Amino acid sequence: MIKLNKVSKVFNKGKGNEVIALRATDITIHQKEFVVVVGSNGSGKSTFLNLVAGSLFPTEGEIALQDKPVTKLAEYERSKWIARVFQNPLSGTASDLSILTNFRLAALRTKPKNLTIGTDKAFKELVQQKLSTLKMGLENKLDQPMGSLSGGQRQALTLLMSVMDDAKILLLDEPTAALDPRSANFVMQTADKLIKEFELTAVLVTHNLKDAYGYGNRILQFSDGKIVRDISEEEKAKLELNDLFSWFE
Ligand SMILES: Nc1ncnc2c1ncn2[C@@H]1O[C@H](COP(=O)(O)OP(=O)(O)OP(=O)(O)O)[C@@H](O)[C@H]1O
Repeated sequence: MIKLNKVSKVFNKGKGNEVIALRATDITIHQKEFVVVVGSNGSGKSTFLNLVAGSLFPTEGEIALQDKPVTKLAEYERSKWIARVFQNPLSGTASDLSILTNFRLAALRTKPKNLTIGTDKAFKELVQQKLSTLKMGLENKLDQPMGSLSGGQRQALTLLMSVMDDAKILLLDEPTAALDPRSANFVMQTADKLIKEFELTAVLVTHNLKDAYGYGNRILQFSDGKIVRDISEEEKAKLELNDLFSWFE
C-alpha cells in the first residue's frame, strides 16, 4: 500500500527558478494494484516515484508504505518494501559479474549484515528454478557475465532479482524506453507475470500508451504536477486506446 497525504514537492523554493513539481497530492494505491502513470514531459511522474522511493523528500505532506509512516525515512531504509527498475538496463546490475553473483548481491541488498542467503547450492537452485519460469534459456548459464546479455534480457533479470527479495512494492520507471519493440514487449510481459505471481503493488511510469492501455488495473494521468485523471479498473475496461491518445491533444 502506498499513501500520499497532501504531498507537494517544490524545487528551488523561493528562488527565481522555483518549480512546483508536485502539487498537494492525495492518493492511495492499494495492495496488489498495478497502476500505470502517464503524462507529458515535466508533469511530475518521476518526482512522484522518487518521493515514494525516498530519493526525494516532500516539501509538504506525509507518505506511508504498508501502513507505516515513511516520510522521513531515507531511500535505503525503505528498500525492504520497495524494489525499483529504471530505464537504463545497465543501472540495475554489474556487467563484469556473473548472473549468479548479481542475483546473490541483489538477495543480500535488503538483508541485515549477519544474515546469509542459505547455502550456495540451495540459492543456485532457487535462481535456476525462477529463471526457468522466464523461458529465456539462461538457467544453465549462471556463470555468464551479466554484460554479455542484451538490454531486454538484463531488464527481465533485473525485474526477477528485484522481486525475489521480500519487497512488496515495485516501481517501474520507464523500464522499456531504451529497448527495441520486441524486447520491450518481452520485458512488459515478464513484469506483468511477476507482479501477479508475487502479488505486488506496482507503479509503472510510461510514455507508451499501448502499454498503459494493455497492462495494469488503474491509470493515473499527471499534468502540471497534479493527478488530473484517476481511471479505475471498471472505467479502464470501457476505454478504447484512442481515448488515451485524446488525453494528450
Ligand atoms: N532536481 C530538480 N531540480 C529542479 N527542477 C526539477 C528537478 N527534478 C525535476 N524538476 C522539474 O520538476 C518538474 C517535474 O519533473 P519530473 O521529472 O517529475 O517530470 P516527468 O513527468 O517525470 O517528466 P518526463 O516524462 O520528461 O520524465 C519539471 O518541470 C522538472 O524540470
